[in-house]
Amino acid sequence: MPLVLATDDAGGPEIFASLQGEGPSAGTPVAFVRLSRCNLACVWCDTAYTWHFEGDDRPHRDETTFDRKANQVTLDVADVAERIAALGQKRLVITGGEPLLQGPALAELVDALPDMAIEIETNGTTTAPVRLDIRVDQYNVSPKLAHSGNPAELALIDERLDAYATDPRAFFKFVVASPEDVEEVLALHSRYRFRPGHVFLMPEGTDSATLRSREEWLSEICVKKGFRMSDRLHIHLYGDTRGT
Ligand SMILES: C[S@@+](CC[C@H](N)C(=O)[O-])C[C@H]1O[C@@H](n2cnc3c(N)ncnc32)[C@H](O)[C@@H]1O
Ligand SMILES: Nc1nc2[nH]cc(C(=O)O)c2c(=O)[nH]1
Ligand code: SF4
Ligand SMILES: [Mg+2]
Repeated sequence: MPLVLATDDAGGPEIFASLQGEGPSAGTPVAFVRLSRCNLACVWCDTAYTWHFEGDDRPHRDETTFDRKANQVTLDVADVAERIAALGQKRLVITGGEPLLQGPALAELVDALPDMAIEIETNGTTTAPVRLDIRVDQYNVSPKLAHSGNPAELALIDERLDAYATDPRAFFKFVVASPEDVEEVLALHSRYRFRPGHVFLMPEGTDSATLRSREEWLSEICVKKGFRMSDRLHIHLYGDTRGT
């Protein structure tokens, strides 16, 4: 079965080893695979090359500097599994774009892999098919707030958020750009009752200076409200670069 992947700067499939930079497993050495395409269009998306192709008129903040050719490559799941196995890691992070748009192919991929822990980065608008879900160890769910520019009816789907909120494998990672954004997180928290220790606030930013300055107020909010804070380790280490 084919899988559509994002490409790295050399035009190859975006499959690489790195440290998980965000969320509960931050600092863990992992293999990454990045899938192409997304059903949302966050104005600050740091991987808009996975979806903001020529002809897509939804806005993105880096419009003028943006390469809008379809940065994607289609490979068979067996080929993808082989490339992931060759990285020799114990844990796989599946991301995108929105990886769960290709749920059935991902189920086949996971079946073809050596024994690895599976972590999925998702925007929370889709759930995994059962055959994939039974193999997943951790979901990092990142529901999108108003500042993402997505209409709430597309970004916050009640039954999906309910399903993730009741799943002990799910952690929630809210991207926050200003203190006002946290009001929305608090409203969602009172609606879905996320598990204690399962909510992360992460600063919006694709450079170290922006992350650092936002973490000054974000850390205080986290202490006050009892949320965990996620840094973006990979940005500090490698900058905003594909394949890292
Ligand atoms: C590129 S997304 C891919 C997975 C999925 N589409 C999602 O949004 O969760 C991976 C993570 O990066 C976060 N992210 C994307 N752009 C960001 C930015 N400019 N600043 C901070 N986090 C960002 C997303 O919220 C998500 O947690
Ligand atoms: N190192 C590193 N950690 C990450 N955690 C989540 C990422 C993503 O883009 O989903 C990501 C990424 O792109 N790189
Ligand atoms: S949902 Fe994820 S991949 Fe899609 S636009 Fe938003 S941050 Fe980017
Ligand atoms: Mg990323």
